[in-house]
Amino acid sequence: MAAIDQGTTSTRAMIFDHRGRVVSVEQLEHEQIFPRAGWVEHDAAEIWRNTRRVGAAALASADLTAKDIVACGITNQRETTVIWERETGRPVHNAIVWQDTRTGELCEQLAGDAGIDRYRERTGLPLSTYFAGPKARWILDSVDGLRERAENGELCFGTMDSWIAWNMTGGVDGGRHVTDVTNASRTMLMDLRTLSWDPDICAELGIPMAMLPEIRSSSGDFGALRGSGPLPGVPLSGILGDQQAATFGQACLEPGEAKNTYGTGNFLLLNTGTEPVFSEHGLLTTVCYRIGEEKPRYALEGSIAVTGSLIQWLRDNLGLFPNASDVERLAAEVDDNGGAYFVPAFSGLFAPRWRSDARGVIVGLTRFVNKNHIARAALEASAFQTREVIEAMQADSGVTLSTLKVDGGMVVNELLMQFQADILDVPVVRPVVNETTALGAAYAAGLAVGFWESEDDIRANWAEDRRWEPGMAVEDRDRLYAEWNRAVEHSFGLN
Ligand SMILES: Nc1ncnc2c1ncn2[C@@H]1O[C@H](COP(=O)(O)OP(=O)(O)O)[C@@H](O)[C@H]1O
Ligand SMILES: O=P(O)(O)OC[C@H](O)CO
Repeated sequence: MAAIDQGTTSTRAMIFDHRGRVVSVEQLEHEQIFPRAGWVEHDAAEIWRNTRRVGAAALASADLTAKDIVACGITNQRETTVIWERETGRPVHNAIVWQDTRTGELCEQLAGDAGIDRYRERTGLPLSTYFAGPKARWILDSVDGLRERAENGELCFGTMDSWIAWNMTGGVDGGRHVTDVTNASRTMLMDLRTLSWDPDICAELGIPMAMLPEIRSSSGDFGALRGSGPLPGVPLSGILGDQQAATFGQACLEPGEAKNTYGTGNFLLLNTGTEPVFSEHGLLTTVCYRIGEEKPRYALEGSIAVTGSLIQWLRDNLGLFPNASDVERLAAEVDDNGGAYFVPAFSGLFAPRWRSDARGVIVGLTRFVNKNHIARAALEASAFQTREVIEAMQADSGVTLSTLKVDGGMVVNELLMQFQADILDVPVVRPVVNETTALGAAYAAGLAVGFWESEDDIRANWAEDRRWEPGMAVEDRDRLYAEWNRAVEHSFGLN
């Protein structure tokens, strides 16, 4: 079973066996384009080139051909928006990434007197720069004539799943313009209950419906992959946004089960079952997955914009160390944060605060604080932000987590995982297969073609690798968290 994981920093192709174990993996990073403060773009054509290359490389390194692959799933960074010409396949603009804040003013205008929750009842989302609909509107407004071309059906809108699926299934030569319910639920254009585009919201946002992809189940027949792609002839049978895919790959298949992924940002998802639960504490309501014609499953989500990308920032912008993994050694050279707190509100603050006026701050500085304390404060920020969203989740759902299932690029960091268990006072558990995102997409694809029979296979394949038990004194935990909360206040009103 193959999966393409088109993430924020890189694109991976992975092949899994029937036990859900990794057979091969290949990965390529793509350029992060920062044209102005607060803007983040990707070159969608580069991402498609990388997809082809990693797909071919994953086959080659496992000594396989496309004929050996039963089916393929796609999973992707969500919300990142691309618009391309149906006839040529050329993007009309760089993709606007989920972290980009250029639609701040537009979102304020749309909110008007009704406030940021204007569309929450229908879409589960607050008006925020995070989501795809306003990004598409910005692109249409940025070039004369684009809106007319979109109305005439000459342009396609898509999140990265649509872009990859269209290209993989033939591109200009009959490519399928599709998305799945999880990705569509991040556009702000889909009604959460009917799982179809909402014509009123599309009209209010100025998005012609002729440019929208068809919304499908997360697991089903999306068509065969064509020769222009890396896996010719293989059926494409699963699409899931990456955080929903990780929830599926972590076997969070029952209401009350949750996972937290530590990548570029952190994303905590709690499966809430077949009915959407609406948050009163700053979480999002989102589609978790839909398998075939079954009822959709919904989730409450706490999205944190900046966690792993703060480590990249220390590496690339400050030059504190050459590799992200060096942060642990640096942080471990001191016993604590030395009084320093780093609030990484580079894209404003997402859940549970939704403060677009916030910007990054480091507070508590004295002559004592050195780069080791800063490294430690940067890691601790992921754990403090996670505690905030877990508190919100518990308040919304009444669910108390007995353990926290974790995955993603940062969970190799022992110091962070121990601090996370300490600051939550809950054990943190990592599975054997940490690549849960790609695995979740492979499961969705494999269920559609009968490679796995039922969700019981997914449960049976999940296995614990490592567990961190909490060990911090309650006074220390409370003091650190209170100081973090005071630090967050200092990030407000800086934009
Ligand atoms: N040892 C480490 N300690 C802390 N952060 C790390 C470590 N290794 C990688 N990271 C961070 O993890 C992120 C990559 O995780 P990954 O799950 O691959 O991200 P994504 O899927 O968002 O592209 C990067 O932002 C990187 O800075
Ligand atoms: O690419 P990742 O893993 O950072 O995930 C990005 C999220 O999908 C954004 O919502």
